[in-house]
Amino acid sequence: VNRLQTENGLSLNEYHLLEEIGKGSYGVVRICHSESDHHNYAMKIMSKKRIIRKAGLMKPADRGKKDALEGLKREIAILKKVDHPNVVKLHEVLDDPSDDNLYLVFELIEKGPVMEVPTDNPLSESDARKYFRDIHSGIEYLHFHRIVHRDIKPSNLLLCDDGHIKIADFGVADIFEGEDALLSKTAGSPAFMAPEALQVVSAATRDKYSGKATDVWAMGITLYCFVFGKIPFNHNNRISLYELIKTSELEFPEDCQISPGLEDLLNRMLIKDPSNRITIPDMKVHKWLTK
Ligand SMILES: COc1ccc(C(=O)/C=C\Nc2cc(OC)c(C(=O)O)cc2Cl)cc1
Repeated sequence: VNRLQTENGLSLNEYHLLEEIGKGSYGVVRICHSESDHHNYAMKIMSKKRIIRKAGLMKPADRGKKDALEGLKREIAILKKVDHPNVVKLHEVLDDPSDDNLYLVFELIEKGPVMEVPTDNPLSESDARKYFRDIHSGIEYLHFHRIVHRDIKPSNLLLCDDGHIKIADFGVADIFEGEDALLSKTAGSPAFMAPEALQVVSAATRDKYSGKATDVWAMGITLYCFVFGKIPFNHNNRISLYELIKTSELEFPEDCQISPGLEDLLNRMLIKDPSNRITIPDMKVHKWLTK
């Protein structure tokens, strides 16, 4: 990777870095312009040291099993493998051993995250349905290819100029063997975590739970955010948030009427017991999605 710092900014190989458009625990995302094809891309910049340090904070068991850079290599392997209209496309990886940063160059999804949460301007039911169909199609594809995303939420759902959604951020995704991922440690964003992932278990009887069903739960929380502009279970204290997710009834705001079909779908996606929760195949024939 040849870095060039000039008075009009930083260039990496043929990419000229422009403004920051995303930020998270992973690092930052900046728009970059390619001098070779004159297209703009989204460049995700991650510090290898920080990733290793973050892993260092993990429980020894996890650190042994998945060393951090292994996790990064897994994310890149997943990104190189996936090819679907509703999944973000990796264009190039720039990894310079002498540079602490790792650069993932993605196609630029022009409009960015589909919505901010909380918001006073939630989506209409028809927009929510249009976007949810894309999410369902992307997740169906990932599950078919034995990938669970594990961090579905509005900020990871990017909106293209053509009005379609692409799923991004495979930072905590997992590839599984066989029929379903059998997960034990939690991942993703607290407010979108499924109840079964929050069971307090002793180290000995660590119950494993289905990865596919946790993606369905997070899709349910996301759809709730789409139409109500806020998350259904909320608390500033994380332990209290977990109790709410595990025990409190799903409630719909009085002032925001939704159709019976949507209410039914939300109720089925947010069933606390994963064995009773609606599945990705069942959703395909749900009346709200086939309208
Ligand atoms: C206002 O206009 C905007 C246009 C595009 C963006 C944007 O792209 C943001 C994040 N992007 C990404 C993040 C990812 O992870 C966290 C991954 C991944 O690792 O899969 C891929 C992408 Cl692209 C933001 C604002």
